[in-house]
Order: sequence, then structure tokens, then C-alpha cells
Amino acid sequence: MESQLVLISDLQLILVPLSIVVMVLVSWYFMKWTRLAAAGPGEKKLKKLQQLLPPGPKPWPIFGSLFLMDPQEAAHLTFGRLAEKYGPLMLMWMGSSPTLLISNAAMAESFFKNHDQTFAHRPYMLAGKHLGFQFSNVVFSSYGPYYSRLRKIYTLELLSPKRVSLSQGLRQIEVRLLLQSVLKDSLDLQSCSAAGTSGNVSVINMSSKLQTMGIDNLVRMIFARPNSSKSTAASLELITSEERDELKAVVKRAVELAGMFYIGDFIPIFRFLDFQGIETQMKELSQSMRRIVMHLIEKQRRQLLQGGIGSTEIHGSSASKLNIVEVLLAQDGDDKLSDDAMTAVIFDFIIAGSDTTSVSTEWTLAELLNHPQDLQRAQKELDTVVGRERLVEEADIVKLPFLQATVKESFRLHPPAPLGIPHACKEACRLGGYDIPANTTAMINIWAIGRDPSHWENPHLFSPQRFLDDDSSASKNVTMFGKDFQLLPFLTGRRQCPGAQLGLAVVQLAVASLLHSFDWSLPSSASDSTTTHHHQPLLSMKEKPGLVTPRATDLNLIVTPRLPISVYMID
Ligand code: HEM
Repeated sequence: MESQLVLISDLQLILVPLSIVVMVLVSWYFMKWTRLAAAGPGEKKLKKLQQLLPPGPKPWPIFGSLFLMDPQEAAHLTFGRLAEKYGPLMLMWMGSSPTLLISNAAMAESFFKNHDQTFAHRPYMLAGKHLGFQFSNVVFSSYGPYYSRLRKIYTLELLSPKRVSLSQGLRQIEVRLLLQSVLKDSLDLQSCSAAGTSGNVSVINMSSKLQTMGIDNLVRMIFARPNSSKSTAASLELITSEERDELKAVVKRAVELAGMFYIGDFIPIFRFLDFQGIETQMKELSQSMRRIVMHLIEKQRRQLLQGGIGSTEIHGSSASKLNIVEVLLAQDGDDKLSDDAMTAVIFDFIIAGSDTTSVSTEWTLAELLNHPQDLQRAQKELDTVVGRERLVEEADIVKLPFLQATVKESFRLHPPAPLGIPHACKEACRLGGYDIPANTTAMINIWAIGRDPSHWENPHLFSPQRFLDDDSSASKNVTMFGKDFQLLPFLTGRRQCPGAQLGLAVVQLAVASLLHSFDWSLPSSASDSTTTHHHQPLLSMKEKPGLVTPRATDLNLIVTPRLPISVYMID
């Protein structure tokens, strides 16, 4: 017994210090683990991990590399410059969020081929919470069953190839309204100038006209049935012009707010403060958005009831007989959409589809004004195929290879969403031989990829010819829909833009119609022009920062009609 006690006390002598050592080791390890889990940039303890992270600028505590961003410069340009230093796979700490920047075609291919699904999530964005109605739209919702259900409705119904094709009459109405509005302004300005009341320059702000066309086109696509009568007013009976103006005003405000720099998206602690006042403004706006759209949805429900049409009847109708609100109301069973989800989808549509199309049209026009020979060649092609006795129709586009190449070249040099929409992963993975931590945001620099010198000869030169058969370069067969990683204006993979076909159709029709209907020139006093050695004013191609990137200054042009006036007036 005594010997047992001696043994126990001996054991105690060993066990007590041992357990203290174990406890110290466990708590040291726990502290290390928790610090690593919550580690921000600049943490010394991360050094070992960082050896496996992709290269990138050295971060500051808390703010990471945010100080490298210049609010006056479009972000894709800053990222493009940094990629020249750190390579096509770069990791930057945007506040406390690790952000992967992918900047060439080879890295984009590896990213999408190996990690499309891992990175199919979206990072937290305040805009998604309020303007995406608690992340219930496609743009902001995280990858999962809800997202897949909604995305299926987009691909199979709202933006199916059939619906896009059926709705070409609606696009033609909007483009015709644009031409009529440009014509009216140009004639008004000419008569004022003849009367000596407006100097002698008839300059039209095309940026603002195209922006109106971009939104109106999507509004018509949502509220008009694809097979509506071609008459401009008849197809929009659901929405009055006052309601349309109200809707457009909230869309514009939503685009402004979504494009603002909100510090809480990068440093979560700031989410509790809202010292910028952005969250308060978004909350207020989302209430107006909900009120306006719910009123229209209710109106649609009432119309259907009055017509004795229930969801079974709607379900049985062919797509050509339903507008998009009706298609949303027709979702049944597991696919039934909440009011918030319907509101979110309607705004998704207008916001994602309007500025992207108007800005692309504007860039194409601007590039052509800087390349008069290409402008003349496109007009010559249009005169041969369409003639001057009628307006361009969508069916003409397939017969206009130079026009198609021109739009493609413009998408290469000026993708309207140059960084796409940020992707995010929830689990850690490996890419390009590096460790990528869980909860990393990824941005694909579409702009830099389109100018990747290993794929494009004279990458900064605007040359539609590179896509045509008589050009011997390898570019001629390159497509825009995700097969070729050197040209990704709509990105690729699970999150690829579902409106790509619609967007391209609008841009091609608008560009073709504007070139065919008018002659274009620059006012010699254009405020954003610089003078070349030939004394020809050249338009500046400077970009304005934002999710969608327009030219830094409005496109003000002198316009002269090319067709007999009666041709523009046919309704
Ligand atoms: C020139 C026209 C357009 C361009 C260049 C464009 C480009 C893009 C890009 C780059 C993305 C991000 C894809 C990603 O995250 O991987 C995107 C997403 C999206 N676009 Fe477009 N877009 C255009 C027109 C449209 C139109 C007309 C619509 C609908 C009416 C639309 C609806 C959407 C939606 C809903 C998403 C989110 C997709 C998702 O998160 O799954 N876009 N677009």
C-alpha cells in the first residue's frame, strides 16, 4: 500500500507538470489556430502560409491593399497594372478579404476548367442584401438549390433562345424609337441653326439616348408579350408611361448605389456602423423598388383574373403568348416564386441587361469614329445588304460579317463589365500550384484577357478585320460565348451571363441601325477630343470607374440623316 502511495505521488510528480505542459501547448495551439482563422493581412503568423499563396502586393493591417485603389481610375486598369508586376494569378487583400485576380487567358482556362463549381458562389455584398432582396436574385444569390432553380427559369424560359428570337419585334420597336428620337433632335437642331438660334453646331448626346434605349428595351421585354402587335404603344399596355418613368428612376438610383464603394463589403466590422449612409439609402430604395414592382405584379394578376386565366392556363400557354411577369407568375409547385423573388428577378433583368447593352453600343460607335475607314466599310456593307429604302431588321445581321466583326472587336477592347461580377469559394483549393484559402473572392479581369499579347496581335489596336476570313491570323474563328478563353465578355461556366444572346442581339441591331440611318462626325470643339498630327480630332477612350464601365465623358456627336425621312417614320 505504501509503495502504491509512493508510486502515486511519483506519478503525480510527473503528471502535474506534464498536464500543465499539455495545457499550455493546447492553449498555445488554440490561440494560434484562432488567430490564423481570424488572421488579417500582415499577420506575422501567416508567413508560413503565405509562402504557398499566390504572389501579390504586401498588405497593410486591416485595410490590406485597399490603399492601392485609385477612385479616379477604373479598377480593371489598376489590377491590370499590378498583374504586370505580380503575374496572371495574383492575390490581393481587399480589406480583410483575400481576392484573387485572374488576368490572362491561360489562367482563366485553368480557373474555369478546374474550379468553376468551387468558385460559383458570390462574396457578401451589401447590394445583394438590399437591392437583391436578401440575395433572392440570380446575380447575388449564393450557389445552391435556390440559385439553380432560379437559373433554370432564366435559361429555359426568360432568356431561352426561343424567347430571345420571338422577341426581336420588341427590340426593333425600341431601336426604331431611338432612331426617331435622334432624327427629331437632328432636324430640330438643323432648323434652329438655320434660324440662327443655336449657333451652327447640331450636337446630340448619344450616351444619354443610348442609356434610355437600354432601359426601355428591357422594360418592354418584361412587360410586353413577344408576339405583341408591332405598334409601339399597343405592346406595353400593362405599364403606363408614369409607372415606366418611376421604374426607370429607381433602376438608375440602384445602379448608382450598387456601384458605390462600401467599406463594409471589405472590412466586416464596418458593417455595423454605416457611417457612409449607404445602407440607409439602399434600404429606402429597396422599399420603393418593392412597392413599384409589386403594384405592377398585382395589376398583372388582376388582368389575368379578369380574363379568367389561372396559373394552369398560363402554364399551358406557349412562351410567345406570355410576358415575363406572366412567366414568373406561372411558376408552380416547388418552382413557385415569392413576391420578393419576382421583384428581384425583374430588377435583375433591367439592371444587368440595360447599361451593359447601351455602353457596348456607345463604345462601338466611339471606336468607329476614331477609325473612319472602318466606319465607311460598315456603312457600305449595310447599303449593299439593306439598301436605303428601309430600316435594318434583325434578320439582316447574319448577312453583315463586317458589322459582326466590328461589334466583336469592340467587346474585346471594351467589355462593358470588365471585371464581371465577383465569384467566391467556400472551401480551400489549389490553383496554379498555389494554395487558395476558403472564402476567397475571385475576379476575372476580362479587359486584360482581351488584350493578352500572347493571344492578340497588336492587342491595343482596334481592328475588326482580325475576325474575318481574309485575315490570316488565328483570331478569325474565336467565339465570344466561353469556348475561347481569350475573349470572355460574358465570362463562362455556371455563372456565365444568361443574357448573352439577348445582349449581343441588341448591340448588333442598335449599331447596325445607327450606322445605316445616320452619318456621324465629331464636333471640332469636342471637349474630350485630343488633336492628332493630322489635325483630326480623336475621341478619348478614357473609362469611367464602375461595375459597368462607360466612356469617361458623354459621346456628343454631329448627326446627319442618310435615309429618306419617310423611312424612319414607318410604325
Ligand atoms: C452586352 C451585354 C452584356 C454583357 C457584356 C454581360 C456580361 C455579363 C457578365 C460578365 C456577367 C458575370 C458572369 C459571371 O459572374 O461569371 C453577367 C452576369 C449576368 N448577366 Fe449579363 N451581360 C450582358 C447583358 C445581359 C442581359 C441583356 C441580361 C438579361 C436581361 C443579363 C443578365 C445577367 C444576369 C442575370 C447575370 C448573373 C448571372 C449569375 O449570377 O448566374 N446580362 N453578365
